[in-house]
Parts: sequence; C-alpha cells; structure tokens
Amino acid sequence: MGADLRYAVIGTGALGGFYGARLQRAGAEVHYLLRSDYDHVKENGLAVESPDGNFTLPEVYAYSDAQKMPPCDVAIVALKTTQNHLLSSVLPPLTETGVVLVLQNGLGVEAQAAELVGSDRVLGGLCFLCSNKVGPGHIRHLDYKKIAMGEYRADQSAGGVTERLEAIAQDFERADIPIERAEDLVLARWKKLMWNIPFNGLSVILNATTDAMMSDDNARTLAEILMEEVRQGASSQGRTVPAAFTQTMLDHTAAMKPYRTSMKIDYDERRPLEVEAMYGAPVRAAQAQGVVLPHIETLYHQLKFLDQQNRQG
Ligand SMILES: NC(=O)C1=CN([C@@H]2O[C@H](COP(=O)(O)OP(=O)(O)OC[C@H]3O[C@@H](n4cnc5c(N)ncnc54)[C@H](OP(=O)(O)O)[C@@H]3O)[C@@H](O)[C@H]2O)C=CC1
Ligand SMILES: CC(C)(CO)C(=O)C(=O)O
Repeated sequence: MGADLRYAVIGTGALGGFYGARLQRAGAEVHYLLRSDYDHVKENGLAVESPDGNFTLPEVYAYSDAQKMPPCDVAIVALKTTQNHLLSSVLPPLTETGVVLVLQNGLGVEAQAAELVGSDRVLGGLCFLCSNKVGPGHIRHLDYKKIAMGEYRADQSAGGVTERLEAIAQDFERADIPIERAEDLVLARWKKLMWNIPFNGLSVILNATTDAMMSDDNARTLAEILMEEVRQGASSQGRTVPAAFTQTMLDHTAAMKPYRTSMKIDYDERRPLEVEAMYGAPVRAAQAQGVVLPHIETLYHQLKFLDQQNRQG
C-alpha cells in the first residue's frame, strides 16, 4: 500500500459524508459514490456542520456509478447494512493492494465484503459518532467521532495491528479523527453492540430518546438486561466484555446530549431498520455456539414486526 492512499466513500450519507469530507479536507484524494444526492453534490459539493467548525467542499469527485470510479486503495462502506445486498454493484475497482473498510454498525458485515474481494482484503471499523444527513450533500455532525478500527479475519481470530491498518489510521488522525487500533475486531464489534443493541432497539419500541430512557428506571433496567445478554453473546464467541463495561456504557449514555438514535430516525422516516445486522446476526452467532439470548431475540422479533408494519403503512 503506497504513501498517498486514494479513498472511495460508498454511500455518502451521515457517516460516509462526514469522514470522507474530513479526509478530503486534510489532503486525501476522496471519491464519493452517491445515489439521490448525486446531481446536487456534483454541482455544489458537500457541506458539513460540526461542533469542530463548519466547512464546505465546493468541489468533490462525485459518481453515480461505481464502475466509473478509479481504482481505490481504501473503499469505505458507509451504506446502511440494509443495502448490503447491493455491494457487488457498488464497490469500486480496487488497486492491487486495495482494501475494503466496512464502517457499518452490527455484526458479520465484513463477511459480506470478504465474499466479493477476498477475506485478506477487508478491515472493519466501529464509529462512535452522532451524525445526520439533513439535506442533499449536507451533513450535520452532532457529537463524537472516534473509530475503533481492526483487521477482519475469516476464522474470527484477532488480526492484530498491520502496516496497512496503521497507514489508514494515520490518514484519519491527520483529519483529526481519533483512531483506536483494535487488535481484535470481533471483540470491538461486541463492545459496540453493548450500546447499539439496547439503545437503538429500545428507542423504537419505547418511542424515546436517550435522555428519556436514561432518566427512567424501567428503561434503564431493560437496557441493563440487554447489555448483560450482549456480554453473554460475546462470551459465546470466546470474547470477554468485562462486567464493569455495562456501567461505563450507562454513564456514557447519561452524559450524552439527548439523542434520537439512528434506528429511531430510520423508523420515523419509514426507512428499513438495520435489524438483521444489529440483532439477527448476534442472535444467530450465539445460537451457533448453543447459547440463547432470549431478550435480544424478543427485541429482534418485535423490531422485525414494527419494521414491516411501518413500511407497509
Ligand atoms: N450516522 C451515525 O452517526 C452513525 C452511523 N453508523 C452506521 O453507519 C452506517 C451508515 O449510516 P448513516 O451514514 O447514518 O446512513 P445514511 O442513510 O445517512 O447514509 C447512507 C448513504 O448511502 C447512500 N446509498 C444507499 N444506497 C446507495 C447506492 N445503491 N448507491 C449509492 N449510495 C447509496 C444513501 O443515499 P440516499 O441519500 O439516496 O439514501 C445515503 O446517503 C450504518 O450501518 C449505521 O448504523 C454508525 C455509527 C454512527
Ligand atoms: C453510541 C453512538 C450514539 C455514539 O457513541 C453511536 O456510535 C451509534 O449511534 O452507533
């Protein structure tokens, strides 16, 4: 992998638009794949509002067809996981040493990219970010931005910190994005699920923002029960999430600015919910090891029902 990496952002929304624009502003060459915003962004570029400072990029390399993109060193997958069935048609050509970096929430998402490009060419990242797309090519970054990034291994082993991971991490750091080098991507994914499984799902079921859930004993209890099960799920995969991490997540959420989770926004906008990647995949991974996660499974079925009703309605 050469010194100056060329990036592709596949899905220029809340997350992809934010990180892509930050990389470009820091000097990286970034190519963006867009869908509904293509004409607007080709004409006007991207605008980012952020507590770090607002900025615009009047000129960006915009595409509506991945096959027209140049070979890239790092293709960042930033679609919703509900669109991953389209991956084969939206990934750009890669350079000889090019890799796919999957920045989506959930579990098992790297495997979908690995099927297409080979399991030795995939990394994953967990983004601790609150960002929304509020208009065509218009990203509103609200809070946080750190990424825990790690190497994917088909056998689920820890991939360690490789040179290419280090090179990508340094590009992000130049863009003022803190990067945690995750030795074990599987553990990092389960730790992120400690937040997403309780709060994304409950925000839809309880029709509540994070502050409303944190200030209510019943909602907090539900969140704690779910977190305990996520720990059991991690343990079924040979990973240990320390018991104290539950309190860390609760404290983190209590300290957050009131937040409507991404799943709640998708629900309110009648868009498909990321139920399979966030709930189905962890439940199935645990089940494959003979471990049942009853509360998470219940939430999974409730969310599947609500998602279906919501989009029919
Ligand atoms: N937003 C956040 O703060 C965080 C998000 N995440 C995760 O990141 C992932 C992305 O989420 P987020 O950025 O919020 O979602 P968004 O919906 O904001 O962004 C996804 C983008 O992908 C585009 N897209 C969809 N299909 C295609 C296609 N076929 N070709 C080109 N572009 C396409 C969409 O375009 P269109 O506008 O046409 O729909 C949209 O702009 C999810 O897995 C989410 O859970 C994780 C942590 C925080
Ligand atoms: C936990 C949070 C809100 C920010 O840390 C996030 O990363 C997410 O929505 O997935």
